[in-house]
Amino acid sequence: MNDMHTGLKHYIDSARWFGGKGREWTLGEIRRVGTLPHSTPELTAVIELVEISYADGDQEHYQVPLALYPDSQERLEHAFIGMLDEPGLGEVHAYDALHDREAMSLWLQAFAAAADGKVTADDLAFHRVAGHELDTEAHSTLFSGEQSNSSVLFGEDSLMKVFRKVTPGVNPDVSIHEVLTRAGSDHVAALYGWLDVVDEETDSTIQLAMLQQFLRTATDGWELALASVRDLFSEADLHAEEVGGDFAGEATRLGRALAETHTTLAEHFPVDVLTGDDVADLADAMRGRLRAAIEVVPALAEHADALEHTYAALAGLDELEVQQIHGDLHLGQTLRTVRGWKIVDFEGEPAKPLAERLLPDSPWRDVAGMLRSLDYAPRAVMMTGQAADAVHEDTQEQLAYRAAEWSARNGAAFVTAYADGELTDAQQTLLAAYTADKAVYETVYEARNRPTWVDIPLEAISRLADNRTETP
Ligand SMILES: Nc1ncnc2c1ncn2[C@@H]1O[C@H](COP(=O)(O)OP(=O)(O)O)[C@@H](O)[C@H]1O
Ligand SMILES: O=P(O)(O)O[C@H]1O[C@H](CO)[C@@H](O[C@H]2O[C@H](CO)[C@@H](O)[C@H](O)[C@H]2O)[C@H](O)[C@H]1O
Repeated sequence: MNDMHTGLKHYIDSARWFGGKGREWTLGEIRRVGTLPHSTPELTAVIELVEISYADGDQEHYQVPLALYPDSQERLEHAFIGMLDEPGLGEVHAYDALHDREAMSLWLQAFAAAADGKVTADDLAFHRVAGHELDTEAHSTLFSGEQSNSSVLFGEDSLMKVFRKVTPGVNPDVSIHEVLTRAGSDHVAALYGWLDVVDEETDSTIQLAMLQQFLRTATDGWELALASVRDLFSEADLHAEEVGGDFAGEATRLGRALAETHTTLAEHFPVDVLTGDDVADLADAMRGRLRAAIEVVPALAEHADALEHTYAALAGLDELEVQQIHGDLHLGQTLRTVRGWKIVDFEGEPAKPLAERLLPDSPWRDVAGMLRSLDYAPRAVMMTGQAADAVHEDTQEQLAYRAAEWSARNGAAFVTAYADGELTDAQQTLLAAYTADKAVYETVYEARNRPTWVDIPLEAISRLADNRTETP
């Protein structure tokens, strides 16, 4: 039978949330950061932080909540990690606690006990935001999506996101949800609470999990957009506004929802105005990302001059406003509910350090992210062959025409609603630069994750470049 160390190594390596796959790594210290209140010798729920050391010297910490049982639990066989010698209990069977309803019930009870304040156990602190009474009888179900964190649903009442890769400091997902919830925003799932621990080693707080409103009627924005594209492609001789499933109304509502969210964020987080060298630095950072991307995707090089014009126009702006934004916005981060659009996952770009993700940035980065997503949707349908049975004799050329039309129609609806009218010249410059920057990032993302999709952002960059050469 597996000892804990071997078991954990194997478990982490095969976990969807582990971001170190393909790199050489060793498992270092396994540190107990807390035991859940009301644990008993029959079931002890604990939280471990495990240290991962990579061959190149990088280190990361991952959270692994465990359910410890004196006897083997047949119902949890799929979540077995290893045997552990537990002081006072002897040899116990350790399971991934997120798969275990009994252990998850202890987590939920701890949040409930915090009422509208805070309850502590060891160094763990469960915090609650006033305004919602938790359904403590609710059974837990682990979400099975493609996620970098793990989410557990409690009945139809609340959803708990357990952060897997953890770093000391404030997680923007918690802090932004807290601010937007207290401000009464209509465009996020309300925050019910969060769990953190004071890390003795660094004497700083590590945020471990957040509990939020479960949006029962939600449909993923990306799936909704794909369905609209499929409707259009099934009648490829008709225009987008003539077929069922037109997305323009949704794109308009999404634009308004983002504008309102930015306004609320600007009211509660610092706003700054960048001028001179600071604006030039932004453009330089984009140039740097382009240079790095060309190393990975050499086909980008032929568009470098055109992109340089776009970045130079950004550098020429007198000033630009920065504030707290989402930072990683695309249709997959939006949910359409019966009460309108909600935006999820305010964690920012996972690759960036936490402190950097809380820095003010231009809201046009979010607008560009969504615009890129509206460009992706029809091309993804074509790429994955989802249009195949619908189109029969329609040529790829016809579909490509319809794809461009869908993106242009919905992109325009979204941006016009966001800006509440036509864009100023400065706004157009900002949007062009951030859209180019995002598309450059996407070429690298696709080359590394879905190489057959790399043409989607490459073609977009080529179109951006053509537009630049056509404009005097
Ligand atoms: N409050 C919610 N209610 C219902 N579903 C949600 C909620 N929040 C997120 N989801 C679903 O869970 C998925 C993953 O959530 P997300 O916050 O993006 O997690 P991760 O940080 O792991 O990417 C989302 O794409 C969405 O479909
Ligand atoms: O969801 P994440 O925050 O992990 O974002 C990464 O993965 C996204 C894909 O899931 C990727 O988004 C790109 O593909 C989407 C379609 O699958 C499209 O809607 C986005 O516009 C496009 O950027 C994202 O870039 C990456 O950071």
